[in-house]
Amino acid sequence: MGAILLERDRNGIVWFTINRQEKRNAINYEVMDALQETIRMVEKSDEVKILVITGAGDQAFCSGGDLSEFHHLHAKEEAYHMLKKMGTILYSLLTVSKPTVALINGTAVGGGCELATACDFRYARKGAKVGFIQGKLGITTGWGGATMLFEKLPYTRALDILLRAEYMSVETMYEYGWVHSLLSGENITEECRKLLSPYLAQTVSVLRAYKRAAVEKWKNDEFRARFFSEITCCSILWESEEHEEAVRAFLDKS
Ligand SMILES: CC[C@H](C(=O)O)C(=O)SCCNC(=O)CCNC(=O)[C@H](O)C(C)(C)COP(=O)(O)OP(=O)(O)OC[C@H]1O[C@@H](n2cnc3c(N)ncnc32)[C@H](O)[C@@H]1OP(=O)(O)O
Repeated sequence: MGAILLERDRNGIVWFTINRQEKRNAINYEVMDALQETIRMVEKSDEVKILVITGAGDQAFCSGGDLSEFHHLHAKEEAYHMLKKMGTILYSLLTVSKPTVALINGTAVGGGCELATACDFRYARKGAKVGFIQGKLGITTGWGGATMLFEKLPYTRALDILLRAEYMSVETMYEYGWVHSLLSGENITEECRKLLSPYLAQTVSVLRAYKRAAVEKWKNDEFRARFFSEITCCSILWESEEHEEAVRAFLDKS
């Protein structure tokens, strides 16, 4: 089975599922390339109305970067190449001219939280956990997550989430305004469909026009400079002993 599953339903929803349960849906280069391709298709299509991104299984939405693949990146230049690749993809997700949803089916960690933050809406299964835990690894968000968080949440909420670098419940993240709907979990796909049905009643042109208006403020050099300087900062911290040690500890336990 491939690293992703892609389904286009008759209502105009594209469902992108990270299909790497054995690694808690960690993101590797194969997932990155597939996500980039899907965002391009969604942008160009006159039939697609909404993009939903989720994870396979019920344990994890996404566990962030694939540490078994990325642990061999040591120098900041090597790290920057990978971080910039995924950062550029998340920037295109942030600014795609169709509504996007992160359907958080389970734990979201590190870059998995950044992926979800790049989406317009976050619907989460009750009881799931969210961890912007990069700080605990001696790095900061490396795919633009902090810049997007400061755009989408009140300043102190965003700073609190990043500084504590802890797992937080989706219920708390709902109070913080990061999660928009808490799902019972019986059938989260159907619950997601129901939440999206009012949007699906509009034409593609209307959805595209409103999304273009919404993201115009992020299509400028000043925002992009902030977004990519965050990535540079992460690449510098990537070389730290704390980060090397944290990754080693994780891989040794596996
Ligand atoms: C690249 C930078 C990026 C950024 O911020 O820009 C980041 O994402 S940094 C953060 C990277 N992610 C992590 O540190 C999360 C690591 N994973 C975990 O903490 C846990 O696996 C968790 C909480 C996601 C799930 O815990 P659970 O107990 O349910 O599962 P296991 O830990 O036993 O893991 C099962 C299996 O999956 C492998 N795994 C999980 N996460 C990753 C990962 N991110 N990369 C590679 N492999 C991962 C884990 O090694 C286990 O494999 P096994 O062979 O069965 O031992």
